[in-house]
Amino acid sequence: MSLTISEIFHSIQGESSWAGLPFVFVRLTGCNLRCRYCDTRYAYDGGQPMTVDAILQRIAAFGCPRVLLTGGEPLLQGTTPQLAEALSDRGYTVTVETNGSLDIGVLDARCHRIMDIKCPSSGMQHHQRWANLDLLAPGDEVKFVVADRDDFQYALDILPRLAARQAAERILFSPAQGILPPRQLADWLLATRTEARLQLQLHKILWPDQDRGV
Ligand SMILES: C[S@@+](CC[C@H](N)C(=O)[O-])C[C@H]1O[C@@H](n2cnc3c(N)ncnc32)[C@H](O)[C@@H]1O
Ligand SMILES: Nc1nc2[nH]cc(C(=O)O)c2c(=O)[nH]1
Ligand code: SF4
Ligand SMILES: [Mg+2]
Repeated sequence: MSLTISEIFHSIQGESSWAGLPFVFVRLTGCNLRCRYCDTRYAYDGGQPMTVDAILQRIAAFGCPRVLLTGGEPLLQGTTPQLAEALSDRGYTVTVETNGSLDIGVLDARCHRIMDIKCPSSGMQHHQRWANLDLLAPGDEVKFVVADRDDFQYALDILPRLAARQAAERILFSPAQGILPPRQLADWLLATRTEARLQLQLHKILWPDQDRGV
């Protein structure tokens, strides 16, 4: 069983409630969506086939107990759940960034799923698989990337559907990088008394001149 891999690297987690911790990043090739603001277009195609065993070996070499499976869209490849399970079996903390359009139930219950709800400015809002909301567990996170006030209002309107399941610290609002000034989103969150976490992309602050491998 193999997967098509765009890159594997060691860095500081820049997103989610795990931000700031060292992680190994496994970026899978291919995505079924095309968000207007996507910062990872290089992962849409290309990459190298790797077996699960070869990926496990590469990850082990970094000596880091946390792994993020991302992409592209990690759930597009049928072997991703197997990789997540193999990592969990070996004691890794496994997190998965997913775009919300595919069934998150295929992942091992030990995984922490970080699921986007795509807002209108992404152009991809109609791809949302709403049944995923019923699958969310307390260790999962939901994320809105916000590019303008319409996106912010769209996210606010969805919040009541999450409140019963997701604690505020696991509901993420992230400004679309280079489009919405982070301070604008901070002001909106405070003014509306929104119970959620503002999330900035730490790796873009740390390495502004590098667009991959960090
Ligand atoms: C590159 S995606 C890969 C995983 C999956 N395809 C998804 O969209 O969740 C990882 C995260 O980066 C976010 N992202 C992509 N481009 C961004 C940008 N310009 N500003 C802020 N976040 C961005 C996505 O919304 C997603 O939460
Ligand atoms: N440092 C770092 N943290 C990240 N968290 C999520 C990422 C992603 O591209 O999914 C990412 C990334 O690309 N780099
Ligand atoms: S779903 Fe993720 S990888 Fe795919 S286009 Fe959107 S942000 Fe980029
Ligand atoms: Mg990224």
